[in-house]
Amino acid sequence: MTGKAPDPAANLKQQAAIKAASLVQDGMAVGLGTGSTAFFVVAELGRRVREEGLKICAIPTSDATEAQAREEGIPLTTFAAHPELDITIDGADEIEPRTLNLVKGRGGALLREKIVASAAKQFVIVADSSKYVDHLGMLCPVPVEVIPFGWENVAVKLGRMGAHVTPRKHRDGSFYLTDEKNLIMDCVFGPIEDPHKLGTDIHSIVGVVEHGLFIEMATQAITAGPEGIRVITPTVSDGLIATPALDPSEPVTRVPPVPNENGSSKTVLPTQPVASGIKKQLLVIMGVSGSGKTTIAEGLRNELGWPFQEGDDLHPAANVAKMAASIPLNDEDRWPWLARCQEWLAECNRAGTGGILTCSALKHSYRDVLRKGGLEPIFIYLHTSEAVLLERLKRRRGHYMPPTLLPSQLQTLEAPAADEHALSMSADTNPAETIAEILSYLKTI
Ligand SMILES: O=C(CO)[C@H](O)[C@H](O)COP(=O)(O)O
Repeated sequence: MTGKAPDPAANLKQQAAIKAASLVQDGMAVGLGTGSTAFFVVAELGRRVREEGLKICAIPTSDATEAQAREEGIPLTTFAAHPELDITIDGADEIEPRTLNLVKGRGGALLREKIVASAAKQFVIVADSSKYVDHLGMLCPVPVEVIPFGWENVAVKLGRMGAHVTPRKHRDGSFYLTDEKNLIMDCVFGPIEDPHKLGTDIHSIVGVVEHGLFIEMATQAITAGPEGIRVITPTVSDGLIATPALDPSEPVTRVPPVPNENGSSKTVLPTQPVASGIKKQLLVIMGVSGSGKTTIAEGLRNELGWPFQEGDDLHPAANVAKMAASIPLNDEDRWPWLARCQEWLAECNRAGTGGILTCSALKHSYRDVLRKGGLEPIFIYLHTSEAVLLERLKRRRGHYMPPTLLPSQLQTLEAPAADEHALSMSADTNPAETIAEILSYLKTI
């Protein structure tokens, strides 16, 4: 039990994974991806090996996947025995549906993932449909794997390319290390116009091992969303998209082709799940620690498909260290963090994508920072009793915020005033009901 909030998209990920695993046939050498969606692929392949006698061998993309594959009883192989693979199935952090260009590597396995993907005849992506973006870089940073020696210089050079660079760290402040013992620089570029050029530029920096832009590599994407399972294949001939079913006998949601200006047929794919009648907005899910902000925000992200940012991940390292040491943050600590949160909202506002931010936003003056630049976020204020919050925080694992900081948070808290655009919600209700209520409210504005 990790104490992590349940993944509301888990069911969708599993549906896509099972569909993709059905592509694997006897005798194939299979690349196994990494992440919560690839996890379901490995589980399904394990089931097929055990129950159907499927005969495959596999190369995993991470130590974690290797351990899972061994547990599942999937025979492993090496590149010495299989320099080429038949198929690799892996997840993605962002998918551009027009091209199937991807951002990968939030799980830190991008180097092996790219090697294994590039060795395969078919590279199939599995995801829930929240991963679609108009442009790469909209939802996630591009991870860049870097040799530890001299990483600071590499970070400067990435910064000069226009990235906001954050070395990936654990909650305790220590550097995250990949399976290859390298560092990861998470680079926020914003929407990327020319991912191919950016990838080439990043590669030209000495000390860079690999980056998370997977350009013209995926041969197919299988995604699941409220609209059903979708199969996407890019066609190289005219840059258009086809959505053939993998198995024509099985029902697969197809997106209807519509004629473009030239009269030819172009498939129009909604890049986000459609929540009809809801205007794109900036949402700040606020409340003290333990009020369930992440669960609600992730649920909304899955329904609306808007970019999502965990406000806690924008704290400067010094703030994280203070909180982990049970020292309450003061206003001076919070201003730079709130400024980063506001920047993120402003970027979503400029891009017109809508945006969902979790941020405690405890005081009126803090919320004023988030409203700077004429932004008009809607605050969804989650509240419950101190006893419930304490109980939740005690059960929570893997987060730097100790329960001892709750009283100071409650003392600081100023519930949104009548003149603020806020929706007050009980955090005791079932999250699915809360999400449904928020969606109903959004339809009215
Ligand atoms: O690139 C990856 C790991 O390095 C993952 O495939 C990517 O992060 C998607 O993960 P998930 O399926 O958990 O959303």
